[in-house]
Amino acid sequence: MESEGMSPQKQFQEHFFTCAARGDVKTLEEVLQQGTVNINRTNDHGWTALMFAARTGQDKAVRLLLDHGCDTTVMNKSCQTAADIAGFWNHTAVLSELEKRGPTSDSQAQNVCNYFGYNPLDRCAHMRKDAQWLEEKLRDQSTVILLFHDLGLVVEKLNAQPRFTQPCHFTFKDISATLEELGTEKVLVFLGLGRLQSDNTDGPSPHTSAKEEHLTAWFALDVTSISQEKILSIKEGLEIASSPFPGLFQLPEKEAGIVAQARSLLAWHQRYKFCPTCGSVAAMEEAGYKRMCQKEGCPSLKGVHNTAYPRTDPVVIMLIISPDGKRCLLGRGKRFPGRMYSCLAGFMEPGETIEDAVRREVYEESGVRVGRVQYHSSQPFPLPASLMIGCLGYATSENISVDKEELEDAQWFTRQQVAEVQTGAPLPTDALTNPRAEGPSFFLPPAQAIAHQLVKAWLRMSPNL
Ligand SMILES: NC(=O)C1=CN([C@@H]2O[C@H](COP(=O)(O)OP(=O)(O)OC[C@H]3O[C@@H](n4cnc5c(N)ncnc54)[C@H](OP(=O)(O)O)[C@@H]3O)[C@@H](O)[C@H]2O)C=CC1
Ligand SMILES: [Mg+2]
Ligand SMILES: [Mg+2]
Ligand SMILES: [Mg+2]
Ligand SMILES: [Zn+2]
Repeated sequence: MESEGMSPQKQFQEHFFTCAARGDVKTLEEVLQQGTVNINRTNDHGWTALMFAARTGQDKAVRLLLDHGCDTTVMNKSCQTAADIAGFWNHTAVLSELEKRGPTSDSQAQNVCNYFGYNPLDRCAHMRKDAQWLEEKLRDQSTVILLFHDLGLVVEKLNAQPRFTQPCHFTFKDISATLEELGTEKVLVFLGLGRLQSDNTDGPSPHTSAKEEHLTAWFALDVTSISQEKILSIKEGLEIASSPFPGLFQLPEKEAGIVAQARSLLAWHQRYKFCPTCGSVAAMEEAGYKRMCQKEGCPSLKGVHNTAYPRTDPVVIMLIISPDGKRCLLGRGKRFPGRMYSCLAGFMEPGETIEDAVRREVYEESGVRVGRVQYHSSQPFPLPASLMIGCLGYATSENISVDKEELEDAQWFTRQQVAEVQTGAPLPTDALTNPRAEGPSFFLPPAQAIAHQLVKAWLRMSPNL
C-alpha cells in the first residue's frame, strides 16, 4: 500500500486498511476509539477494512470491526462481500463470524431469489375442486382480484414518473357487475392464499378453518371481452399496463411472482381454447389449472396422455466462462435495446438434459463448445410461460461464429469490463433508446433479469482477489 503523493487523510485510511489486513487489533481499537475514520470507507477497488481482515483471515480484527458496526453487505467492485472473500480463501472462522453477525449479501442469507421467483401464496391445490369454498373465498371482503385485459394487468395510475407498477387490488364488490357481464364462460383463476394484506373481514365465515381465517385469497380474472373504457371506469385512477416492458418488471417484488403466475395461466386459457388432441372445445376446470375436452372418449381426458394442463416452457439461460476463467460470453439479440448484451438463452427441446440444452444452444448461437455446466437458479418468466433455468457453463473453445439468424453479435467480455458496467454509475435515462447516449459502450440487463444475477454470481466467484 504505497503512500507517496497521497493526502494525509488517504494515508491514514490506508494505514487503517493495513492494520485490518495484519490483524493489528490494538491500533485498530485506538483508531476506532478516536472516531477519526469512517469504518465503511472503501479504497479505489471498493474494499473495506472488513474485507482486508477477511482476506487474511484475521478473526479478531473481524470481530472488532463488527463490534463497531462495520457493514457486512458492502460489495467491492468485483461484487464480492467480506463473506465471499473469507469463503474463497477458506477462512472458516471469519466466515462463520460474518454469517453469525448479519446478512452477508442478499443471496447468501437466503437462496437466490430472482425477480418473479418469490411467490408468497399457498396455492392450495387440494381446494381447487371445492366450488363452494372457492365461491366463498371469492366473495370474502379481504379477497384480492387482479384483472387482465388482453394480458395487460390493470394497475393504479401513478402521478409521478412510475418507479414501480402497483397492481390494482379489486374486491368482489368492485367487480360483481363485471363478473355478471362475463357470464359462465369467464376465465377466473384461483391463485392461492397469502398473508400479504392486512385482513379487514367482519369475521370468519362458517366454512373457513381457523388456520385460513387471516389469509387473503387471490384470484385473477380475464376481462378482455369487455371494453377497456368500461374496465377503467370501475374505479378512479386506473390504467392498463398493456406493454410488458417496463410495466411487468417494475412490480413490487412481493407481488411479481403472483402476477407471473396469473399472467401465465390466463395466457394459456387465451391460447388453448380447444383440445390439442382432438380439436373439440375444452372447458376450464379446477379453478383454472386444467381444461377438459368436452368430447367423450377423447384420450386427453386421463392420465399421462392428458394434454389439458397449463404449459410451462423450460428455457436454458447461461453465462459461459472462457477456458482461462477470465472472460464471459455475452450476446446481443436482434430486438435488444441499443448496446445491451445478455447471456445466451434458448428453449429446451424434448428428450434433452439441461446440460445438453446449454451446450447445444451455445454452439448453435456462437459456435463455442461448452463442457461442464453448473445450475445456478431459476426464474418463472410470464412472457408467456417460460421457466428460465439459469446456469454457468465452462467453455472448452474460444472462437466465436455468430448465428446471424438469432443474434446480432456475441463477444467475450473481461471480468473488469463486466464489473465496471455492473457496479458503475446508473445508466443515462435515454441509454436504452438512444444509440448516441452517453455512458458505457455496452450494458447488461437490469437486476430483474436472471442474466444479471448470473453475471453477478460469476463476479462474486472471482479468483482475482
Ligand atoms: N432474461 C434474459 O436476460 C433473457 C431472457 N430470454 C428469454 O428466453 C426465452 C428464449 O430465448 P431465445 O433466445 O428466444 O430462444 P431460442 O434461442 O431457442 O430461439 C428462439 C426461437 O425459437 C423458436 N421458439 C419459440 N418458442 C419455442 C419453444 N417453446 N420451443 C422451442 N423453440 C421455440 C422461435 O422461432 P420461430 O419464431 O421461428 O418459431 C424463436 O424465435 C425468450 O422467451 C426470452 O424472452 C432470452 C435472453 C435473455
Ligand atoms: Mg437459439
Ligand atoms: Mg437464443
Ligand atoms: Mg432454440
Ligand atoms: Zn379432445
